[in-house]
Amino acid sequence: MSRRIGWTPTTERAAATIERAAATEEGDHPTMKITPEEIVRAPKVLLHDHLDGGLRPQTVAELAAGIGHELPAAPERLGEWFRESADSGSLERYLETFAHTVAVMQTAESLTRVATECVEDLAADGIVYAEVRYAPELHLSGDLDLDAVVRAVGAGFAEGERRAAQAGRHIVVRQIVTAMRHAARSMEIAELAVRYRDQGVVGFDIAGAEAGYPPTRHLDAFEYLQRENAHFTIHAGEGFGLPSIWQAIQWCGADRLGHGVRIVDDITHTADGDVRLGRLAAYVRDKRIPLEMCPSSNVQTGAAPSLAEHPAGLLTRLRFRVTINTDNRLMSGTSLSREFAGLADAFGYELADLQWFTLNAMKSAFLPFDQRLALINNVIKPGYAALGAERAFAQMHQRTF
Ligand SMILES: O=c1[nH]cnc2c1ncn2[C@H]1C[C@H](O)[C@@H](CO)O1
Ligand SMILES: [Zn+2]
Repeated sequence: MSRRIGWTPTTERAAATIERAAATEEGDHPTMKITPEEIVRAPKVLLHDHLDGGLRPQTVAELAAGIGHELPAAPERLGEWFRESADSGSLERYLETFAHTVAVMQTAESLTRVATECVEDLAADGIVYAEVRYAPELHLSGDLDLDAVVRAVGAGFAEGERRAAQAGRHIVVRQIVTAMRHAARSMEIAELAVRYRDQGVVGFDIAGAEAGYPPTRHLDAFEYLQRENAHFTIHAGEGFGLPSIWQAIQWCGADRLGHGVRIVDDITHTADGDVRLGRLAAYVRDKRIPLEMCPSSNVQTGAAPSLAEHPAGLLTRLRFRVTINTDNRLMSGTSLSREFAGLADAFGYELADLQWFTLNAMKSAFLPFDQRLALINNVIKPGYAALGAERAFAQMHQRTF
């Protein structure tokens, strides 16, 4: 029998307001709306971000000029061009924009530069731990082989961490190597992930067009990774529905789901306001399978109708293990803080919710357990406690004057 929780978007918001009001009366929970500045300052964790989807527009322009690659827009209009072109309502058309980023990432120098800047940008956004993914097989048009690609990106991440620390921002960044689901190199990429597991690569992923390319095409790679006790996530439930999610989890053994938004197709609202979870949705929630949700990207590809109607709202309310991510910062013109600000507007999320998403993400990271725990206890919890204390004082001052 399903539990009666009577969820609708309106009751969701009303319930949150009542809970907040009650908490304030008890005096234990400040209720000021979280500001964009506070969101940036809050320690955050990012599990799903593509290296080739996060370049600075200026860097794309400079690298393209250096190799004579023709771009579709002038440097000052490039960011807008990526956003508008990716805003297509289709995953396949969204992915076409990557031709121009991948084209300028074919040398060790360019990969290292892009990786360094990526870390600097994430650190400036208040991210303390990130797993950044890319497909090594897409960077072989120059002189590089797969190993050289991983080393060039690793060098950039290390340099970015060093520069961020110099600027007073501490961040840890690890690689996830992706295989393209339409191609046939997943076994090689899985072997690459295992080869570099002690040199900054924490996991494996498959990406690219989902419809027509089920994850089971790469079963040998997933079975190999399982034998090696290695971690992997699978883009599933974005451009295709429940069968893709089911295969990713039950057949391939994914640790996490990239997006997974379509899991809501297995959740029904009854006429009297009940919410019923189908077997697959219940399994995902019971097993605490992390969902790497990327709200802006999902709206652009048509996987979600709008930010306000994004399934993250319902899934959070139902206490799935939701994490919030950027996917492609360039194509969406976004940052993790912007994603959170959009969700805070849509669903009334506060500092405590931001901490919940962040702890979900840190618990779900592919980093070893002791390192996850250290970040939770020494960085994330103290960071939120300090912000919470500031807010409490600010609220008292507001009452006094
Ligand atoms: O959201 C996505 N879904 C599927 N594939 C994606 C998504 N974002 C980026 N990619 C693809 C395009 C990139 O070239 C590749 C590796 O990062 O992954
Ligand atoms: Zn993605």
